[in-house]
Amino acid sequence: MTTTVVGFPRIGEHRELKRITEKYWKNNATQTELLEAATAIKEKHWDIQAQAGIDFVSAGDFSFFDNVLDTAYLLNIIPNRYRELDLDDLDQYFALARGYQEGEKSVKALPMKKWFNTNYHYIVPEINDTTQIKVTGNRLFDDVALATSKHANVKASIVGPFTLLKLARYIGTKQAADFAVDTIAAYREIFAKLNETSIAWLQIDEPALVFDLTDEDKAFFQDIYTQLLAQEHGFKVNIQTYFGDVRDIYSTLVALPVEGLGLDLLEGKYNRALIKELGFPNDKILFAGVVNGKNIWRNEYRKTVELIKSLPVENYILSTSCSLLHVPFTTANEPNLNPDLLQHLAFAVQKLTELKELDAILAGNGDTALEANEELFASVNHPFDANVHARIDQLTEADYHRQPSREERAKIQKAEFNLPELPTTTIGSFPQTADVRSNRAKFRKGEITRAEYDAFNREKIADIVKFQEEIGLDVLVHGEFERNDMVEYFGEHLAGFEFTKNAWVQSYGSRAVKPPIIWGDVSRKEAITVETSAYAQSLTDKWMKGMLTGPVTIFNWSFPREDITPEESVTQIALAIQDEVLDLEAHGIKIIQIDEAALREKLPLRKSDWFKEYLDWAVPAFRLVHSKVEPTTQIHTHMCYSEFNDIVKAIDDLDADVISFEASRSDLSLIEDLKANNFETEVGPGIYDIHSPRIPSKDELVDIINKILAKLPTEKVWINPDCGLKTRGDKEATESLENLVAATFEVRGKLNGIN
Ligand SMILES: Nc1nc2c(c(=O)[nH]1)N[C@@H](CNc1ccc(C(=O)N[C@@H](CCC(=O)N[C@@H](CCC(=O)N[C@@H](CCC(=O)O)C(=O)O)C(=O)O)C(=O)O)cc1)CN2
Ligand code: MET
Ligand SMILES: [Zn+2]
Repeated sequence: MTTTVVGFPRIGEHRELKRITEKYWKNNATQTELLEAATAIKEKHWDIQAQAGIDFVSAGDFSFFDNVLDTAYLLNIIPNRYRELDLDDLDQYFALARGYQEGEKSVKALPMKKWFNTNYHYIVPEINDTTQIKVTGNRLFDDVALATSKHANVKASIVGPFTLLKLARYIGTKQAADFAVDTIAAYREIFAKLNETSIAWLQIDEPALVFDLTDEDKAFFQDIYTQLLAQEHGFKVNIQTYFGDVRDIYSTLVALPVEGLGLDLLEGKYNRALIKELGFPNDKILFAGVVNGKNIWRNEYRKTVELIKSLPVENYILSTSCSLLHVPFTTANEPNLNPDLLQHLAFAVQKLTELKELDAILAGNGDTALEANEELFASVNHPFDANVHARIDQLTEADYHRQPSREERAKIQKAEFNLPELPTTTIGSFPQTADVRSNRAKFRKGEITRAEYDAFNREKIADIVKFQEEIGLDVLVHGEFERNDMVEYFGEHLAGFEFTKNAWVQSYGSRAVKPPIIWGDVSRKEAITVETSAYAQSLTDKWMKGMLTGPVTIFNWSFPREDITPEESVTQIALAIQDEVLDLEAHGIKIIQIDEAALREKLPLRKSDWFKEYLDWAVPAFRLVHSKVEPTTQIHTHMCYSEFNDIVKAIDDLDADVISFEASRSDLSLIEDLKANNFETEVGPGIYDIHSPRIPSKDELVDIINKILAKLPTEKVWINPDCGLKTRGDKEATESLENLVAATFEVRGKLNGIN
């Protein structure tokens, strides 16, 4: 048997890629320095794989920003407004990803969306009627050439034509099928170019096959691949899927003239049944996704071996369930972690060893590894808290329902808050500038005291409150300067969570997160935000919005334990956050935002699973958090990057008073769905994209507000950016907000007949 991985993390063991890329963006590093750093990272990662004994090292999984964008770029899917900027290759690429603003030139970034059910985001390729799909890029071929010059056995990977065309956005009249001919020709050319190299395998990533597929999708897939595979190729081809099962297309897949099929046997549990019931051809190799690419727990060898042996498959390559992009680099950089927990962890590097050990065990010479692993699994010991369990046992239906109804509350709250029409607010965070980060870094290293750390943040809060008052925002925030991350920070104040020092996972572009680990039963150890919010409120006569992260998001953006159900974990977290909500209310905070940024993210990929597997417990968990507040307390929530067109009713069911969400990078199509579904919650559709450094003009914001008001009743609309401002610089944040307020004043004036 042999081994490989679907993909390896690419930001670098110490986030080297992030650091050099951000320097390059700030003109503090040259393009040569950036390219050299990238080469060093790729070479190091191939060496790590080879040294761990992995048989086929992975090329093509590196990216300066995102793999989907790389593929679009390779295939000339570059809208003209970016070409007109007249930039060099790499800067044009970054312009698509981040937008561009220089003198007169100003172009928005392409939209960014959640990559399936992960916290990774891809750039959505934009295709219009004049897009000419053909091979124009070189980066893939250069990477493959470099890999094959260093390693004998190389597997290259690329996003497949079906997934690319499925995920792209079509802004003209032509649709995916209209681009099939050119796309097939382009991939045939990729085949031809790769044929000149010595790669052993080409992995074509087709994760879009795990969605619900229509007959049309299936025919489209088959048509593309029948033509593509007719192209001569000396390498073997593996069609790789992940994040779910391929129930709609399995028979087609096993009949294709490819040498390999990559199936996720963990998240795609049903793939096991497909193989057992429908068989697996002896002339194909199963890339068996048995080492989890999403969780951080050690693999239980006995179970994996049983799984492999239970399948009627002749030929295997042992692999990961998906790319290791979604896990941190190595546990070796976590010397201070609770040793009881540490022994149960496997990050990317450790997962390579697991593949090798499993390979040995299956070959009959891994007894020592198997025994050690069995011993480890005999001793899992999650911290238990009887109080937490008792509290959950006592919950009744009433705990999940806030009184009175939202309609009643809206009247009470209009009188209570006396806000102007189209109230303006922000999503919570203000720029986490170098001074904010370095203050925290100093505190972490013990260079300053807790009091000094807090004093600095208080000054920041005072400044930002003053700024918001000056520019005329209506509902203020304290700026979230005290938070390293909206999930990690809450985890740090909750019992049951553990933290890493270096376990970074890429979220988008140069940005990464360090998800906390849920290891024991969860409860609130202490008040979390009360002092900060109360202090901020004391500085102003305007309303101060308290800012919390909701239970579903804390759960989804942590590494969850797997010995209890997600429902149980989320309920534990919900009760902890409920304590905080009531504490905030008791301390005079009357507007409380409970962020559920990640609610949409883990919505099952198949519609049939949406309610039973997820929404039926995720929505109640949110209600549990706020059900006990007074009618005069206004509950806000926030969601980002959400395509929730199909779950509008479920969002209303959260029973929040106000919701803000992302709507600006994409079109405003969601607003139509809100209207069509008689959405009841008051809404703040984000009017500009905070993930790009570009500053929106007042006129452009007036235009967007008017578009929103054309669809939604004025009394239900709030005006805000589409997410928190933490990733922005001070200048961008300040000017954008000034324009936001100015635009709102202008529209309000017009509404009231003043010009
Ligand atoms: N968990 C999570 N998921 C999310 C989001 C989110 O906010 N959180 N937002 C959406 C978009 N995704 C995002 C993901 C990351 C970041 C982000 O800003 N990440 C920061 C890190 C944030 C952080 O943890 N900061 C820490 C550590 C910062 C750091 O790097 N410190 C330096 C030292 C700095 C110094 O000495 O001055 C170091 O460790 O080397 C802190 O502030 O304390 C980054 O990549 O740069 C933003 C959005 C969706 N998913
Ligand atoms: N309150 C959070 C912030 O403003 C919400 C972010 S959603 C990723 O940063
Ligand atoms: Zn957000």
